[in-house]
Amino acid sequence: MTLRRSMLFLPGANAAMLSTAFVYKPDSIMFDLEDAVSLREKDAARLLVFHALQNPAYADIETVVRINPLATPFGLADLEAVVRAGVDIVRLPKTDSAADVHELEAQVERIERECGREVGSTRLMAAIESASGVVNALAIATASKRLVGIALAGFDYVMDMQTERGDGTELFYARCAVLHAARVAGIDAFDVVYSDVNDEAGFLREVELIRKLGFNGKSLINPRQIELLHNAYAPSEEDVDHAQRVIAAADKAEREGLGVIALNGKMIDAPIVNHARRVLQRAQASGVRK
Ligand SMILES: CC(=O)SCCNC(=O)CCNC(=O)[C@H](O)C(C)(C)COP(=O)(O)OP(=O)(O)OC[C@H]1O[C@@H](n2cnc3c(N)ncnc32)[C@H](O)[C@@H]1OP(=O)(O)O
Ligand SMILES: O=C([O-])CC(=O)C(=O)O
Ligand SMILES: [Mg+2]
Repeated sequence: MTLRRSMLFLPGANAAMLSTAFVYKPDSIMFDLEDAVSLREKDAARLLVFHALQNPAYADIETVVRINPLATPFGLADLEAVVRAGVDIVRLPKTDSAADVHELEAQVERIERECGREVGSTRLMAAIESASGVVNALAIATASKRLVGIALAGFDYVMDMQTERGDGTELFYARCAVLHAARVAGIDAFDVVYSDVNDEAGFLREVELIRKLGFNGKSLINPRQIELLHNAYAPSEEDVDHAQRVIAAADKAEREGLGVIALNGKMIDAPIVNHARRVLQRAQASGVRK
């Protein structure tokens, strides 16, 4: 089970953060070359990220780079650098259609051939940041076998929708659309950045909502958000206890040749048993909630 709960953004031009970010142990680390980097620093950031990707300290952590869109003067140079440096995943921002993914994939394949990297080894993620992207979410999610996930990017999305970030009402349709597209495609779904790094309670409320909806995780901007997210995503001791009892009851029913059974007055059938198995798998991979 590949856990991708936390994807920590950091500005590609920030040399100090680039040299230490692995210590925070997010599931994936995302070096940004796009909106967190000023126009003046685009070239310097690309070079810093090129070297960071080859730092042995990042060998055991999944690396993601958010490149600039290919239609900008920086996008292709970013892609050339990060594929050659052996990035695990390229995140394409502002993905509006499947054609954007096809264009990215063709360039990645060309660069892999040119630099001798195994064709297909560079994985992709698409960030959806507009009404077009949300309407085309299924076509985007199924546009390439290289895609490991799609992410909703809330700040650009609410601008496109002529609204603003609030209690989540403004993201409700987009979250559901992105999540359904990801599940049909069999890939991961990532929720938006929570920008107030000092508002722990607000962050946890948002995490609880997206966990219940079914997101795999969230893009983060600060190391303090990692442990909060991982803990909220870990099953509680009661969840684990209940899952073990469900599986024991189901095993007993099978031995006795019974179909549907009840545990403490609640029906146990195949989807409930499958859910219990997922809870135990998750507890094994992530530990139990503190
Ligand atoms: C809409 C979008 O496009 S969002 C995506 C792009 N945005 C980003 O990449 C922003 C990333 N985050 C940041 O730059 C910062 O966390 C900020 C500006 C939001 C807050 O900065 P601060 O108030 O300085 O954070 P804080 O006080 O918690 O920092 C504590 C330590 O964590 C480090 N840190 C903070 N954020 C990060 C990060 N994202 N990655 C790695 N290290 C970080 C700081 O350098 C500091 O280290 P130090 O103690 O060794 O000096
Ligand atoms: O991609 C992200 O998660 C952040 C982002 O650009 C946005 O919210 O516009
Ligand atoms: Mg954005």
